Amino acid sequence: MSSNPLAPSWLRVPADANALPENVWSMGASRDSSGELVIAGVRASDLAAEFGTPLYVVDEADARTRASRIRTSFDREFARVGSSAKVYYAGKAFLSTEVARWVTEEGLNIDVASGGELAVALAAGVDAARLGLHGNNKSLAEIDRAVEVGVGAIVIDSVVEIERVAQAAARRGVVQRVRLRINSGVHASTHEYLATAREDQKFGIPLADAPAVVAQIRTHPELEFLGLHSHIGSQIFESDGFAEAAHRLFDLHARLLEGGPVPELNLGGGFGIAYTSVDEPLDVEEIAKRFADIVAEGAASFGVPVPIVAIEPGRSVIGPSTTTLYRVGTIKDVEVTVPGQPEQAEQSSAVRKYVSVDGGMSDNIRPSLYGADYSARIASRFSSAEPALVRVAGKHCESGDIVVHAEYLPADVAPDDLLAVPATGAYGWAMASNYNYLARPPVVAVRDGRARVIVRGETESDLLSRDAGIAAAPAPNLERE
Ligand SMILES: Cc1ncc(COP(=O)(O)O)c(C=O)c1O
Ligand SMILES: N[C@@H](CCCC[NH3+])C(=O)O
Repeated sequence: MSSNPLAPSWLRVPADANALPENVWSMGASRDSSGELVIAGVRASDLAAEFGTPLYVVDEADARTRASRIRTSFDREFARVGSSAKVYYAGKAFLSTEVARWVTEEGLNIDVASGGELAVALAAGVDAARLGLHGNNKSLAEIDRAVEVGVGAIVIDSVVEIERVAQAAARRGVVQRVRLRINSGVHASTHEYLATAREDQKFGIPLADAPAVVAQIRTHPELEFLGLHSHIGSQIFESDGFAEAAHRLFDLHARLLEGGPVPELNLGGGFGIAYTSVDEPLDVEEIAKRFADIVAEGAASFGVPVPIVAIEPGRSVIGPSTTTLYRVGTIKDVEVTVPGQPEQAEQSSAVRKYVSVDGGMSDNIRPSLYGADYSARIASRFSSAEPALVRVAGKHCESGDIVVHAEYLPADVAPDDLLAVPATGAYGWAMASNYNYLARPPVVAVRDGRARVIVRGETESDLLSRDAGIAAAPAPNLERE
């Protein structure tokens, strides 16, 4: 079959529109003998029947395996260069008490970016010494609580925070470990909104100001300076940006060693994952090897010891583990004009099939916010129909409410089919909203043929419960179907 002229140039017509490319789907995803999608031994139709749709399905073994592979790869590679590594899971990608337990059991620490994320990690029973606190505008209450519970490190993001953290520590009579976030000015090759180290943005301290800021930190006996922090962005496929940031930081790191200890260097997170079959992220073992080489070479070139390196991956731990299940509601074949090519005088038209599902930008804002690409498959059955170009749309009152911009699905995709969108574990549920008063879907973990809710879905009562104008007697609860 030839490609639809409306398809983006990167999208290929699949040989089999039922296939589950290994780079995109969670490790436990396969099709059973009837052709239905099964994740960690649980059939998609059983999940939809028990928990409804939309539904986030997390393959627990996949998340745990990725967490432990990152840790063991970094441990091995940094031992090779005579140092060690600390891996923090970036909880902003998706945090629940269950996930906090999985990652800490696999040997990771957790990076939290707000008092709310801190509360979840503490509720999970995570030792506060294994937590790091981020944020460009932490409230006094957040700082105070972090110091009170004994958070392992607070990442100072602006000068004014030095006094705030020092005072909180002084009030409690403790010494608080801190890092200093640097804006290295490195332009990571990713979406503009995902890059966090360009000069013109809100995070961190410019490199040039850092020596004076660290000197100020060092004047406070209540603060212990652990080292510099850099996070250049997210969904990054190349290691060049990390190398450049590390190089810029090393120069400073080496100079700071003249004024006192600088035991650690935090290079942040941001490792990319595959959302579609054409995405080719670096393997974690390769990332660990390159990081160790970059840091060892940096240390050698400045004649300083190899520091302990901290990293903060979120997406690459949890992203690929999760599949969102939707139910198809309506389908429309829309005839679209294809702009004429220079050599073709005439315009032509082609059909784009709009497949609308029962969720959308409220459970995954990334396609609308970043233009992020995803892929999809019919989950409830195998189909031998020819592939057709589809756009999976949500049900919101917004034309930009797209779930998958472009994908080839079997042309007989029909209302009531279950549709599965893989790689939705990072920044899906975490950035979900109640737009149009849609209830946020539940999150279910699957493992060894069993499914259990790890975050319950919202009900209509939840949606109405905060409206102060609703009388004490609750409205009838038209729960999710
Ligand atoms: C400071 C910091 N650390 C870690 C992360 C995690 O990034 P990712 O989920 O891309 O690994 C982020 C998000 O971009 C971040 O802002
Ligand atoms: N939320 C973003 C990444 C930024 C995350 C934190 N700095 C995403 O969905 O890709």
